[in-house]
Amino acid sequence: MEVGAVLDLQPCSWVGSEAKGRRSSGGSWRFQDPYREERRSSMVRFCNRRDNRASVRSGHVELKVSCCYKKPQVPDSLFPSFSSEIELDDIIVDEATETSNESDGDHSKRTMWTIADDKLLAAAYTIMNEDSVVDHFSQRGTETYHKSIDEALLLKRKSEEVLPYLNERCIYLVGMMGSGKTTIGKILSEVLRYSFFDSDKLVEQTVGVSSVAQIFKQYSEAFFRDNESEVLKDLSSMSRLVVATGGGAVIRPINWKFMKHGISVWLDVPLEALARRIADVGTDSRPLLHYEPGDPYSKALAKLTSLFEERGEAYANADARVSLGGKPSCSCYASCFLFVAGFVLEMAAKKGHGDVSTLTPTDIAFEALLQIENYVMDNAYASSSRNNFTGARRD
Ligand SMILES: Nc1ncnc2c1ncn2[C@@H]1O[C@H](COP(=O)(O)OP(=O)(O)O)[C@@H](O)[C@H]1O
Ligand SMILES: O=C(O)C1=C[C@@H](OP(=O)(O)O)[C@@H](O)[C@H](O)C1
Repeated sequence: MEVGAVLDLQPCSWVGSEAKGRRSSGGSWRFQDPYREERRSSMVRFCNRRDNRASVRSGHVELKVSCCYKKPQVPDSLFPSFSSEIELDDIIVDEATETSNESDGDHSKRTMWTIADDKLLAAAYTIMNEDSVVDHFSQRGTETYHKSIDEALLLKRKSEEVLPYLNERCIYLVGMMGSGKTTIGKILSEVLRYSFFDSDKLVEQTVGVSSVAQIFKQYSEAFFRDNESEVLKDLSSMSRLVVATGGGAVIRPINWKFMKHGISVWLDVPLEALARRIADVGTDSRPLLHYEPGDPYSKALAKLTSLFEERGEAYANADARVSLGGKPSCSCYASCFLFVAGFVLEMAAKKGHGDVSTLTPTDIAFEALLQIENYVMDNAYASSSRNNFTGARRD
């Protein structure tokens, strides 16, 4: 599979930091902290030799590091270097450096390392410094190798852009059962370095019963809902959490009061896709679907349809919505233009966003971050306009 891989990565958090390689196959980007002031920008990008396209067949991928300085002299010691715990020759096939004076008075230096294809993972790991990246890739075939790296890097970068605006607020994922709240929640918590909680699991722990289905059977739905509200209340006093709520949490207004302490995101997935997922894993763990007649898919779809009729409006209370049905959302188009990343375009074109089954959880987590970003930016803009207005009146 060929994917475009022109990515400008500027994760602010690693500028001026020294990321430590934690695996024997890893290395680290070394940045000189005392010189942070000197550096205006720093970026890394992956591309390959021809047409800025990376291919699993090409054998080599180029990794560019560019730095822009305010001062004309850029001593080599200031430039980020690639340090590794293993033989550098093993990772880097070739190295080329160029220095130039930019028209606006900045001075830049670029180094391009050509990295052996099979070492790309080590390089990506080094930049992201995440064990999870390696786990993520090891679960996939080589065909999706580059795409996985691109997706993971974009997700990481987006999380770093959004994080400062969150002000440590929790993220609550809401949506119908099977919409991916747990799956996407875990990914979001990893990239944001938040803790992850599944409210169903917390209720099970509180009640001391091993499954939600058992709580429904042994006690009642109302008993489960009371405990669910208690759990959400406790969580609402905490920060830096991603919470996967139960699909029915939205029906109680009091729960919204708790969730409004953080940012709520609705994973809006077409019911047919939900029914397919649930039919695949069985309805045993989902007591509300348990008693419907028919084959697993039909009974899941019938019950999901009636539940959605009751709850659709409640889900719409969420601060942000990730809509995975119908037309591509605005932010998806925006991301195509913003990142000009071949794979994002490819993803949108190929998948059309009508077929949810082809969107990976990483794609969806990325979209969730975009929607959260839209929400926090809108809020920041609205509050600064309010401040300007009151400031103007005081003047
Ligand atoms: N984007 C996706 N594509 C395919 N399957 C998914 C996706 N997201 C979740 N799933 C699968 O759907 C099922 C329900 O997901 P889960 O995250 O538990 O949903 P929820 O927490 O909303 O009930 C799981 O088997 C999970 O692996
Ligand atoms: O939709 C619902 O009312 C429910 C969804 C379940 O959570 P998931 O959405 O995690 O499956 C669980 O809380 C309980 O079975 C009730």
